[in-house]
Amino acid sequence: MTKREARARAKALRAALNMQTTGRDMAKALFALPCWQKADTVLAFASLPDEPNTWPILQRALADGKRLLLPRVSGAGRMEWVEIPDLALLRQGAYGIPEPPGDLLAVCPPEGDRTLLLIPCLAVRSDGVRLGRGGGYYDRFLAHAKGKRLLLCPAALVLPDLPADGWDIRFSPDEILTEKGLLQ
Ligand SMILES: Nc1nc2c(c(=O)[nH]1)N(C=O)[C@@H](CNc1ccc(C(=O)N[C@@H](CCC(=O)O)C(=O)O)cc1)CN2
Ligand SMILES: Nc1ncnc2c1ncn2[C@@H]1O[C@H](COP(=O)(O)OP(=O)(O)OP(=O)(O)O)[C@@H](O)[C@H]1O
Repeated sequence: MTKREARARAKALRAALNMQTTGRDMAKALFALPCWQKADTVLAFASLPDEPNTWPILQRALADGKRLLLPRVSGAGRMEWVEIPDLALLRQGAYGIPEPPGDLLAVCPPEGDRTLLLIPCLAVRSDGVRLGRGGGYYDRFLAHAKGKRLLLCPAALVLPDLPADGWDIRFSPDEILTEKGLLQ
């Protein structure tokens, strides 16, 4: 199976899911984790319609007084991070994703065990290899990023058979969060 075929298969499976419910349950599972509770900075993403709805997570991060950083596409395969104090500031950006506006400066995400990285995917292989949308954005970013990482993936998209390349980032079972909780 090529990555192109795998993405098409993942998208077909996702179309059958309710991303509102999945996102709500995932948020509930996330809020119970020690890594969420101790995080003072959260690098998250504003969900697309075919991703678990992350708005409950974004809102809760701000309500809890955490620093919320969201990505802004800055070039081919590259993104930068911008601190967002209010979700009403977001504007439609690349790929139709709500993004920080251009007048907010990019920041260097703090490194440390109180920084939590929430990462999107299309699917994940059972052994932890991530399948993304194909821009290489997170592969590049995660190659040097530091902090506690959590891959947000609906349970129905943890698949036994997916293609992988050498640069793809791997996640351990305790770094994969589904709506049912951590894989392990
Ligand atoms: N919510 C969210 N934000 C994110 C990502 C993501 O996966 N999800 N990204 C993670 O990288 C970055 C943006 N990368 C993206 C890459 C491709 C597409 C996309 O819609 N691709 C089309 C196919 C385009 C094509 O084939 O040319 C698609 O999936 O239908 C979206 C975001 C940064 N922000
Ligand atoms: N660490 C890296 N450094 C430089 N280029 C990279 C790196 N990782 C991936 N790439 C390039 O990015 C392109 C897309 O990779 P891939 O198809 O694995 O994206 P993806 O992980 O599914 O997407 P995304 O991370 O945006 O969700 C590939 O052509 C690859 O050469």
